Amino acid sequence: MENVFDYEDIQLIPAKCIVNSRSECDTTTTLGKHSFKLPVVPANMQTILDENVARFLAEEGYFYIMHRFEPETRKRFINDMKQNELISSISVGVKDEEYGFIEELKNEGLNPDYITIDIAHGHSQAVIDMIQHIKQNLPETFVIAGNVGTPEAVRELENAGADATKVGIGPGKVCITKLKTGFGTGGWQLAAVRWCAKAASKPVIADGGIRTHGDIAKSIRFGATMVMIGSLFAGHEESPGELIEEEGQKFKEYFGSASEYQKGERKNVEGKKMIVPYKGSLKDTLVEMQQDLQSAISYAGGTNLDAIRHVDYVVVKNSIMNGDSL
Ligand SMILES: NC(=O)C1=CN([C@@H]2O[C@H](COP(=O)(O)OP(=O)(O)OC[C@H]3O[C@@H](n4cnc5c(N)ncnc54)[C@H](OP(=O)(O)O)[C@@H]3O)[C@@H](O)[C@H]2O)C=CC1
Ligand SMILES: Nc1nc2c(ncn2[C@@H]2O[C@H](COP(=O)(O)O)[C@@H](O)[C@H]2O)c(=O)[nH]1
Repeated sequence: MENVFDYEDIQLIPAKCIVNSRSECDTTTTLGKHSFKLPVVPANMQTILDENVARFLAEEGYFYIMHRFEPETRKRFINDMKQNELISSISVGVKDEEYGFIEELKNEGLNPDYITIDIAHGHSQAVIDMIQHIKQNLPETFVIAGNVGTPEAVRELENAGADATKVGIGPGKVCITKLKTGFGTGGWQLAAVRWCAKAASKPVIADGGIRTHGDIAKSIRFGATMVMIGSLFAGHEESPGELIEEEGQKFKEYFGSASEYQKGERKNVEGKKMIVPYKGSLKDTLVEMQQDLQSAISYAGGTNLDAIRHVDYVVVKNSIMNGDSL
């Protein structure tokens, strides 16, 4: 791999503005049969969303992926969303019982609009088999498969039938995979997104390592159709994580899906728990994200996300913060 860099190392170069107001810039993105307000999806983690957050996102026109950590609720959830004419989007694993679950969905006529196969090491026969099983039983469902970090993996999962792949092994805020195993895309996630997106013939979702709203635009520039974000969405009033008060300050917990808090045991732990400052309303963050992305589109000299895909950039190794913080 040459030209390895991360979000921190890149600045996008402005082009001549063609709008009179940033409000003219359209942040809509399309994934499968549906379009969404933002190219952003909150991470399918238990401290990031629950059914209420999922319903709010769907009602407001944002993409969501429900997590898979309360498996017994998934059929009812799909049914509820369908009855309310909202998009249904769930996650599955690859263990034996998930095969039966997919067959039950078929037999009960419960076709989710989106299924995400949510596995740490997605470049595996287990994921290929699950993609094929879903496609055989629920051919209309859009399948997102991950996580991966190489072009070979993207091609194999696409060839197996995945409609999109999710890229990111270990760049997450509560991830310790890189420390425990020595593997991953942590520290070069943006370059990995570019590497994978060049090989992809279907959408790529960049997952993990987003620390500022500008990183969303950078992901789009380097080939992502959508960006999955955990830590920036943790800590909201609506976030399911526990609220903690320390010395008059409010915080909420955010833990990894492979942490011992999620697993309930200390086995193959590759995630940790942290607390993040309380951030107020999720809606306000989504609005700010949209405004910042509209502004990015204006700097790219266009009126929609496509403009960002073509801008020039410079690599300024670890220096863009210039000593500043947000
Ligand atoms: N994006 C990322 O960087 C990472 C994300 N995660 C998140 O943590 C959660 C748990 O993930 P995961 O442990 O995969 O899910 P599961 O605990 O559901 O494991 C899925 C299956 O894959 C096997 N498995 C897991 N990791 C490996 C591996 N490295 N090699 C071979 N087999 C493996 C497991 O067996 P066994 O446990 O016996 O090995 C199990 O049979 C997911 O939500 C995932 O997204 C976790 C780590 C990294
Ligand atoms: N290695 C691990 N990665 C994890 C775990 N739980 C979630 N994740 C990944 O992190 C992103 C979110 O990243 P962020 O930087 O936006 O906070 C999430 O979508 C997963 O892919 C874990 O326990 N270990």
